[in-house]
Amino acid sequence: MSKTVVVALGGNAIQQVDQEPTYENQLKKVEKSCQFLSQLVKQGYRLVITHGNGPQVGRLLQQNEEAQAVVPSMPLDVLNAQTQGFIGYMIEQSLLNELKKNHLEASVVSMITRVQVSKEDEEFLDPSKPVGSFFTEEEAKELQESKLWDMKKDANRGWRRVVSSPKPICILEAEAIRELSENNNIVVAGGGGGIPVVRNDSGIDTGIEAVIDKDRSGCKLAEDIDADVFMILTDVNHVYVNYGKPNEKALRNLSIEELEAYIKNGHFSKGSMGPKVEAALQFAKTGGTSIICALDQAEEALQGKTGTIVKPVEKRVTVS
Ligand SMILES: Nc1ncnc2c1ncn2[C@@H]1O[C@H](COP(=O)(O)OP(=O)(O)O)[C@@H](O)[C@H]1O
Ligand SMILES: NC(=O)OP(=O)(O)O
Repeated sequence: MSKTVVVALGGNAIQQVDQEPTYENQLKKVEKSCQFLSQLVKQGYRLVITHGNGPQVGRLLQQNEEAQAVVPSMPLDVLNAQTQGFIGYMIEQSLLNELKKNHLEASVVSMITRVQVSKEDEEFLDPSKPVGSFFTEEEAKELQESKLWDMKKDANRGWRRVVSSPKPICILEAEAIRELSENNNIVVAGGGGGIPVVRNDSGIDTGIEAVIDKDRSGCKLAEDIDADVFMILTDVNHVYVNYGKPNEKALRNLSIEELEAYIKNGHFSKGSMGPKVEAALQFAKTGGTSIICALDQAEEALQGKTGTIVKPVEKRVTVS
């Protein structure tokens, strides 16, 4: 049977950092990304695609705030839904067009996906998820004062606005996503980490303002649908230890224990590689294979030829 691969597309697959974030530029980037994804379809993998929304949801939030004197603004959970819609649309159409060019028959479906979180999550007290554009330290201070934005330094790349990012507890549409995938649909799901909702004691769900990390919810999705591989596609081909230093070393094949030791020794920064390695570790612990690599190397990484690959000791036993 075909292997099911949950692919998490990073911001770099949707938007080039050095380009203006117009719709046309983002679409061009997504079209390029879909050329690589179509190669995986050609190889016979079942794909479930998830994607980030940090830059997009931050800008949408700003648009809403700037225009609220004339048009009512929408809460952040609704803005997450909007980004799932527009990014899902770009991926769905670009991938279908690419598959057609390659004479491949497939159906692509985007699923509006809600993800349960806890309103007690400590992230609501200390937001850490960077969204929107990058700013200098001076600009960040000015925005903090004038617009009351929470601003934090994002690794070595500048300052960004931060919002709360609670941990995903449960992907509420997981069963529907699994069924669509088992019925040979390529599914785009859990975009932007999913729409965060909280459930009360009577089982009633309500949206809550936050942005979930897409690597964390991608891992949960891969777990919930029993995927064989969880693949995080970004702009570096390996995870490195001593990243950016003269003694940096690419990690290729490693065990759960080895990765755990590197995480413990603080090799991975919080706003970028940290959530990816933690999600990769978590999925490998459930018995699946995790891969972190560059988007253009996805096909080779699935063949074990490149990328950072974390393998479990024992395969997962599925109870039917
Ligand atoms: N230890 C590390 N190994 C590899 N890349 C790292 C490491 N630490 C930080 N990075 C940075 O993480 C970036 C990928 O994270 P990010 O930009 O958040 O990804 P995406 O937007 O694709 O999800 C890389 O471009 C790299 O600069
Ligand atoms: N929601 C999310 O994690 O988006 P990015 O990957 O774009 O930051």
